[in-house]
Amino acid sequence: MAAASAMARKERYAVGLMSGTSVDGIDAAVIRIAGDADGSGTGTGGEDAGGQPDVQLVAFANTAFPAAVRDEIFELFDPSRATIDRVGRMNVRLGELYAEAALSVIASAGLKPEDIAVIGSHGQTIYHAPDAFIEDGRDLRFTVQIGEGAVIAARTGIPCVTDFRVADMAVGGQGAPLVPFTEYGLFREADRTLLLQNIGGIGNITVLPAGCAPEEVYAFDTGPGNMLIDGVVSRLYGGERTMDVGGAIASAGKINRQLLEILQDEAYYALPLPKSTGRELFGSVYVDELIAYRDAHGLTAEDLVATVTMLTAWSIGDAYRRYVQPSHAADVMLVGGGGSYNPSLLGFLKQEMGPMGVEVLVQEDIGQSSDAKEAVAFALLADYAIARRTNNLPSVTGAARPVVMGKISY
Ligand SMILES: Nc1ncnc2c1ncn2[C@@H]1O[C@H](COP(=O)(O)OP(=O)(O)OP(=O)(O)O)[C@@H](O)[C@H]1O
Ligand SMILES: CC(=O)N[C@H]1[C@@H]2OC[C@@H](O2)[C@@H](O)[C@@H]1O[C@H](C)C(=O)O
Repeated sequence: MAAASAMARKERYAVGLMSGTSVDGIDAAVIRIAGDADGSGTGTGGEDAGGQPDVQLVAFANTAFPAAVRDEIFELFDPSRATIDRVGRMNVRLGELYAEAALSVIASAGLKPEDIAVIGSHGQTIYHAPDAFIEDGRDLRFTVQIGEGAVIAARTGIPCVTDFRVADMAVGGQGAPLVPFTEYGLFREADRTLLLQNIGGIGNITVLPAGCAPEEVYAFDTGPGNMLIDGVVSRLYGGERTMDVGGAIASAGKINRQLLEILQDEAYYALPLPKSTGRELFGSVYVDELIAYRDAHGLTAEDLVATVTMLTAWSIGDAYRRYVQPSHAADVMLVGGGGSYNPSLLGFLKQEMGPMGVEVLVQEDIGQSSDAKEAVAFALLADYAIARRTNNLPSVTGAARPVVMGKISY
C-alpha cells in the first residue's frame, strides 16, 4: 500500500457495462478515476482493497434490450433450452450490443474511444451454481456470464475486461457478490455502520461496519429483489407489463398473510453465510407456483403483487435481523438498484427497518444514482484488473485468497 500510494496517480477514464438479473437492459457508465489502482501492475495482496480511489461519474445511460433479445435471454435461463448454438450466438450478439452501448455512452460524455483506458463488462448471467459440487474429489462449482469481450474490444478498440466471477470461484469463492469490493472503497465511513442494499433482480446487502478494515466487510444475497415482482407482473398481465412501475399495482392490493407465511419458509433465508442466489431459485418455476396458488385461492392480481412485494421487503429485514443486527447494529440502509424506484417496496422496507432503528435512504438522497452503481463498480473492477491488482473480497465471497478477477481482451 505505502509504495503504491507514493506513486504518481494518472487520471484516467473507464467504462462499466452491467446487464443484471432483471434483464431490463444495459447500464453503461463512464467514470473518471484518480487515486489508487493506478496501473503499476504490482498488486498481489488484499492490500488493494484498502485504498479509497477518487471516482466521478461522468456519464450514464440505460439502453433497453430489444424485446426479442430479452425473450431469447429468458429462454437461455432454462438449461434444457440453452443449446450451445443459441448460447454461442447470444454471446456474440450481446458483445455487439455492449460495444454499441459503450460507444454511445462515451460519445455522450464528449469523449472518444481513445480517451478510455479500459471497459469492464459484467456480461449477462445465464447460470450461477456457486455451491461446492464435488465430483471425483474436485469442486465443480461454476457460473456463466456471456457477452463476448473480444467483440467489445474489436468494435471499440478499447481493452475489455469480462468474466470476473470465475477467478473468485476458482479459489473456492461464491463468485458473488463482487460490488462490495468497490463499495468498501467508495462508501465506508469512520463513525457509522452502513448497509448498502441493492434491489436489482436479486437483493443483495453489503455491511460496512464503522471504520472497518476490508476483511470486516461482509455481503450476501438477501433473496429476491425485483425478480418475483417482475415475474408475477409479466405473467399476470400477459407480457404487456414487465414491472410494477411506481409500485402502483402493489399499492392497490392487500397482503395475503397466509401466502406470505408459506413464502417466508423458503430455506434460502436461513442458509448460513456466505451465500448467493439467482434465477435458478427465484425464477420461472417459482413464479409458476405463485400463479398456481393465486388461481387456487382466488387472489386478485393486485393482492399477489402486494404479497410478493412485501415478501421482498421482509426478506431484507429478516436478513438484517439474522445476520447483521446481532453483531453490527446499523444506522443507515442505503438502497440502490431499480427497486429504489418502487415506492410500495420502499414503503414496506421502511416499515421493516424503522422499528430496528435503521433509516432507509436511496442513493439519490446522497446525490448518487441508484441506476449507475453497478456499472460504476465494473468500470472500477476493470481498472484494477488491467493493473493486475487483486479485486475480490474473500471475506465476502468465501474465496481462499485475493485474486485478480477478469479476463482481458486487447
Ligand atoms: N420506475 C420503476 N418502478 C418500479 N420498479 C422499477 C422501476 N424502475 C426499475 N424498476 C425495477 O428495477 C428492475 C431493474 O433493476 P436493476 O437494473 O437494478 O436490476 P439488475 O441490475 O438487472 O439486477 P441485479 O442487480 O440483480 O443484477 C426492473 O426490472 C424493475 O423491477
Ligand atoms: C451471479 C450474478 O450475476 N449475481 C448477481 C445477482 O444480482 C444481484 C446479486 O445477484 C449479486 O450477487 C450479483 O450481482 C452484483 C452485481 C454483484 O456481484 O455484486
